[in-house]
Amino acid sequence: MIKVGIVGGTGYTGVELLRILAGHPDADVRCITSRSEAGMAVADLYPNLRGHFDLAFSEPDLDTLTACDLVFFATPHGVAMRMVPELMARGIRVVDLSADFRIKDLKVWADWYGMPHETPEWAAKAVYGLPEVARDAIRAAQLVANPGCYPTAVQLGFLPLLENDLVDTSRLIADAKSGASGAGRQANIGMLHGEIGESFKAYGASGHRHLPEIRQGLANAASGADIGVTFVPHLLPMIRGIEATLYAELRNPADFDRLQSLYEERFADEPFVDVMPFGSHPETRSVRGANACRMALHRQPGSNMVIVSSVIDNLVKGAAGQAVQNMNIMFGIDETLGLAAPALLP
Ligand SMILES: NC(=O)C1=CN([C@@H]2O[C@H](COP(=O)(O)OP(=O)(O)OC[C@H]3O[C@@H](n4cnc5c(N)ncnc54)[C@H](OP(=O)(O)O)[C@@H]3O)[C@@H](O)[C@H]2O)C=CC1
Ligand SMILES: CC(=O)N[C@@H](CCC(=O)OP(=O)(O)O)C(=O)O
Repeated sequence: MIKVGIVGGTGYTGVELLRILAGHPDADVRCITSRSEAGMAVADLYPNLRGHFDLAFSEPDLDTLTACDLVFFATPHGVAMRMVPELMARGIRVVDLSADFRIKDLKVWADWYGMPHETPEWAAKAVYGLPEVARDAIRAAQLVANPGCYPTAVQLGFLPLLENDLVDTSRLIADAKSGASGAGRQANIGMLHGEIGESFKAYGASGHRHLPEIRQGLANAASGADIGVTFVPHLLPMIRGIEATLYAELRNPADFDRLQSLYEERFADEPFVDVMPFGSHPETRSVRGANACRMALHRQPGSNMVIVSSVIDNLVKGAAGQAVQNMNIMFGIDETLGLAAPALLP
C-alpha cells in the first residue's frame, strides 16, 4: 500500500484526488489537510465520500506528512515550494498539482506568478509530469510537477506535429475553453453562476500564465525550436471540461494524407489518449470524470492548416487523474490503477 497525504484536501482538485483514490486498490490516504476545515470529518464536507474515508481534515503538519510515502499538493501557487524541501530531505515523494515546479526558467516563473522562486534547486530537479512525454523520468523522480490543465490539452494535441517537424512552429494557435471549476473553489464574484451563466467570454488574451508553460512544452517537443504560439483561454458556463481547438500550418500539404495514422501510432500505447476518426468532434462530456484526452483532426478544403480538437476534464486528466497516473508510474504499479472508469454520460 502506498501511504498518501494530500495538502489542500478541500479544494476541487483535492476532493477529486479523494474520489479517484477511493477506488484505488494500492493507495491508503492517511492525511488530508485544510486550515479552514481542520477537525471536520471529510464525509461531512463531501457526502459523496461517506463510507470511503474515515478521516478528518487536519492542519498541514510536516511530521504527519513525512509518515507518508507520497504527498500530493493541491494548493495555490507558492505553497508547495516552501514545504517541499523538508519532504525531499526526508525521502518523501511529491506530486505538485500547482505551478510551482513546472517552469524551468525561474525568471519567467517569477514574472508570471508575481513572486520570487524560493527553492531553485528543486525547480531544477523536478520532472514535468506529462506521462505521454516523460514516463521514464517520472518513474525515477522524487518530485513531479503535474502539468496545468490547459497545457495538458494543448501539448497532447500538438505533440505529433511538433515531434515530426511537420508544421510552421512560429504561428501556432491554441483557442481553448474551460468550465468554471478550473478557477478553484475559493469565493470569487466573477465565478458566480449569475455572472457566468448564459454568457461566454475570452480572458487572458493579452497573456495568461499558462502561456510560458505551453511554450516550454512545445519547444521541448520540437527539439528546442523557437515557438510562436497564440493561446487564448475562454470561460464556458459549465463546470468541468476543456476543449482546445488547435491550428498549425503544414510545411508540406502532402503530409495531410499521413496525419491520421501518425496520430494513431503516436498514441497507440497510451492508455489515456484516444485519437478519434478523422473529422470527429470530441465533446467534453465524453471525458467528464475520466482520465482521458480525446482528440480529432480536421482539414478544410483548399487549406494547409491542420485543425486539432482536444478535450479533457480539467479536474481529471488536467489535474487529479494525471497526478494519480504519475503516482502509479513513480511506484512502478499498473499506470491505469484507479483510473479505468469511463466518462459520465450524459
Ligand atoms: N481547478 C483545476 O481545474 C486545476 C487546478 N490546478 C491547480 O491545483 C491547485 C489546487 O487547485 P484547486 O483545487 O482548484 O484550488 P482550490 O482553491 O479549490 O483549493 C485550494 C486548497 O488549498 C488549501 N490551501 C490554500 N492555501 C493554503 C496554504 N497556504 N497552505 C496549505 N493549504 C492551503 C485550501 O484549504 P485551506 O485554505 O482550508 O487550507 C484548499 O483545500 C492550484 O495550484 C491550481 O492552480 C491544476 C490543474 C487544474
Ligand atoms: C477557468 C479558469 O479560471 N481556469 C484557470 C486555469 C486552471 C488552473 O487551475 O490552472 P493550473 O492548471 O495552472 O493550476 C485559470 O485560467 O487560471
